[in-house]
Amino acid sequence: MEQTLNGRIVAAFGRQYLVRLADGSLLPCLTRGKKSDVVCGDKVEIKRSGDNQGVIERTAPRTSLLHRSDAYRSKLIAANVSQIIIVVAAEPSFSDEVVTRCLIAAFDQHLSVLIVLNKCDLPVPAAAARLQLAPYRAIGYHVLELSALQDVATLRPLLTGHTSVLVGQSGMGKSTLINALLPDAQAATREISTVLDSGKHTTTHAKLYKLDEESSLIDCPGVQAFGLHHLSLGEIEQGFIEFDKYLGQCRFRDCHHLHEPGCALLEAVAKGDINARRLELFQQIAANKA
Ligand SMILES: Nc1nc2c(ncn2[C@@H]2O[C@H](COP(=O)(O)OP(=O)(O)OP(=O)(O)O)[C@@H](O)[C@H]2O)c(=O)[nH]1
Ligand SMILES: [Zn+2]
Repeated sequence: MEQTLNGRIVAAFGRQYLVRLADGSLLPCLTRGKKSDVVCGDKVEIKRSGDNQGVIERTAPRTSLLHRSDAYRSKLIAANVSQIIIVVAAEPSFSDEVVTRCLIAAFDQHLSVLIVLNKCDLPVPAAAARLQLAPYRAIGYHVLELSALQDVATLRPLLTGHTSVLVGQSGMGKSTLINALLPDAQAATREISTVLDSGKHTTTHAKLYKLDEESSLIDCPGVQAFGLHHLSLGEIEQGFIEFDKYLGQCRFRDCHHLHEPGCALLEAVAKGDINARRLELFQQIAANKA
């Protein structure tokens, strides 16, 4: 009987998947039938079906699954991620709403979080960005300042043992960061494109790079709009980790924390215990989850 092999999905294009096998080789694989709920980061069992082709027989249970969704469709982003690294930069300016949406998704999937403030070689805009991130530091998030153009040594140890997904808006320096961490990244990307025979298309999809035996990095373009339609209002509330001790304390059980009397969150903002911008972001995201 033909042997099954273990591997991990490193890229996907349509129904074609690229699997890295235990020996490091890359094999294009298809799923059986119309099934296509496989995503970058998935751990799979495959069988060879031809010289340079395989079939995915099984997907291992996932430890986490990131998706984004609007009212109409849901899109898988990556599986088996243990850490999300949110890349923002001193310039151009970044959206704290996008950051917050990533944090909500991270909380929902029990992921470690690291916020990287890039381009700190630019002192004036870096100071402004640092200020914008202050509320996030204050509630316990780890913000690492660096310059991807100069040195990424402080980031390296924080990747060990993790499958980290890098997310960030365009222009934050995500590619520069990946190239600094993985000098072979461009070659690896070319190899993925060649094997999948999809040319530049793969660049719009997530890609998994291996850092060492226990650590991987997933580059995941296009999370400008991190739709959270698949999460309930309660799950979104919980993603604002500093709201925790106030939840359930409002006068009305179905309080929307907008202008209801006896709202524990509004009171906490008035007292300065919760940052006003954070409550505003909650109201914004709750009103428009997608
Ligand atoms: N000053 C400075 N510029 C940087 C740094 N990192 C990246 N840049 C510049 O910022 C610009 C955007 O960097 P990219 O790495 O292409 O950004 P990206 O996030 O991958 O953007 P997309 O490709 O649009 O997704 C480039 O001109 C980089 O040279 C840094 O640490 N300091
Ligand atoms: Zn309330």
